[in-house]
Amino acid sequence: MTLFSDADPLSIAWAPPANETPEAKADRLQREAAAQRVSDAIDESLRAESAALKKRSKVVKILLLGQSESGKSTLLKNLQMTYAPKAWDEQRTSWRAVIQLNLIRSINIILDVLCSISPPHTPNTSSDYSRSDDGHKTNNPSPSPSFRLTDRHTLLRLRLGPLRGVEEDLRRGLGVSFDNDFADTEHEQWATPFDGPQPTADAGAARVAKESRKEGKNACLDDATGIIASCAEDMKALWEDETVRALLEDKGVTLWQNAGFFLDDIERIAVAGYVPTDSDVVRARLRTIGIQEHSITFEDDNVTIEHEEGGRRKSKDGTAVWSKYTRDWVICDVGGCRTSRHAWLPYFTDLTAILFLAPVSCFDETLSEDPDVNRLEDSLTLWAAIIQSPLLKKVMMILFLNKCDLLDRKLRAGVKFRKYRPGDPGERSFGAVLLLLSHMCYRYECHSGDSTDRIHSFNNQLRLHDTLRDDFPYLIPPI
Ligand SMILES: Nc1nc2c(ncn2[C@@H]2O[C@H](COP(=O)(O)OP(=O)(O)OP(=O)(O)O)[C@@H](O)[C@H]2O)c(=O)[nH]1
Ligand SMILES: [Mg+2]
Repeated sequence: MTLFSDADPLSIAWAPPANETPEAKADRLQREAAAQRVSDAIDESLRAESAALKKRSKVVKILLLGQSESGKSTLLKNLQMTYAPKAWDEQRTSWRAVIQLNLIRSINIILDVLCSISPPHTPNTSSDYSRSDDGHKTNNPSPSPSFRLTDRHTLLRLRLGPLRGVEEDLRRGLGVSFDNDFADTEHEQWATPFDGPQPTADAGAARVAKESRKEGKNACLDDATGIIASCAEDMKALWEDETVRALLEDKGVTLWQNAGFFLDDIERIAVAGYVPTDSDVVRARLRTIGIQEHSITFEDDNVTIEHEEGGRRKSKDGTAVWSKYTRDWVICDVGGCRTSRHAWLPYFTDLTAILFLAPVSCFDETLSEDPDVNRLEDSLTLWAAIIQSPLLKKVMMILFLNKCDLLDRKLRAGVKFRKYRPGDPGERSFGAVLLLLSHMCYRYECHSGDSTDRIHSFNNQLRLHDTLRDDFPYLIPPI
């Protein structure tokens, strides 16, 4: 059989010259073999790409949304802890530096307050200390009785001085900024800047930030741990000092309300061999920069199945859910401050569900990035925009009304909800505030004109772990 047919014009064009020498033939065959190898490699990579694409199309893709400090990353940690405990265990120690930074930050805030008064007491009208790490201000009046600082306070201040340097080192190592994190003037500071066409999100920047965090963390961790351990007693003495506590109260500095509050755990955390517990990691605060993708593969037997009825079953609260779930999830965690929201838009495609976090305790707080905007109002505006967006019409929406524990604590401490909602007829209890907020979100749900299957809401953080384990994965139709 001849390889090149006389009748086929292509064969004629490709045929080797009739007078091809043996050397030329060997050279040609060699080149053809090399070309074949390249072609095989391309075929192989196309096959792998297509397999990956096929696998990816079987992945549940979730987008976590909500304002800054709404608890998106915290929910992500809870999901990782519940569904992929082995993978979670492996990253536990990497949170140590973040927790140390959270602790040192609180101590340095107290030192700032001490520095702001020089004995005898000079009244200070600034309430700049009533901030979380992100600077959410609470509206706290500041009466000014006189405070007498003693030599002991001066000594504590001096001995804790090195912690300023430790904070800087940890921040640098973790890639956490020093100044105002919201100083992005390029983008509009609206609640929903993703309504119009926007530039593509810089996911690469997020990756670079993540990498540099990892490297820097390793470099400065040991030094920081040593200094922190040597300051443990002084930190405890400072935090437990009655004058200091009274001074903080006078300045409206409610540190327990701040994200990443670890001052009650100094003895346990400020030691050389400190290993974070699950609860420490969940409470740790590290602002999300850009958009970060996390893959979770459910490890066996971490989700329970009960009450199967055909393809659907009932969850404990009576909702109809699916009897199977998809094991591979990709969860995108976003930065929630207003200047970051323009970057969300490109992630609105190919989504299975949006988990929206609305912190209910922030009714008396304003946004750090815009002190004229109430945080609760901002959350509701954002939820309304998300739920009514035509782009997200087919995406399942899961609303978490969270920080319920903080709401309860705040109301018990005497902060009046009504003060921030002048139209309200009377003071509301914890349950009544939650109900009101659920109704407000439900109103938007009704306006969006969707079937109830598209929208689900949770508001009981106390049984979050049970909800995640027993019901949550089954809400999403199996892929
Ligand atoms: N008390 C309490 N604290 C919570 C709750 N949810 C989250 N937090 C804390 O709130 C702080 C902020 O939570 P994050 O999850 O970092 O907030 P985020 O929405 O990811 O914020 P950005 O990354 O800035 O967009 C953390 O210190 C959490 O531990 C809750 O239900 N109760
Ligand atoms: Mg976050």
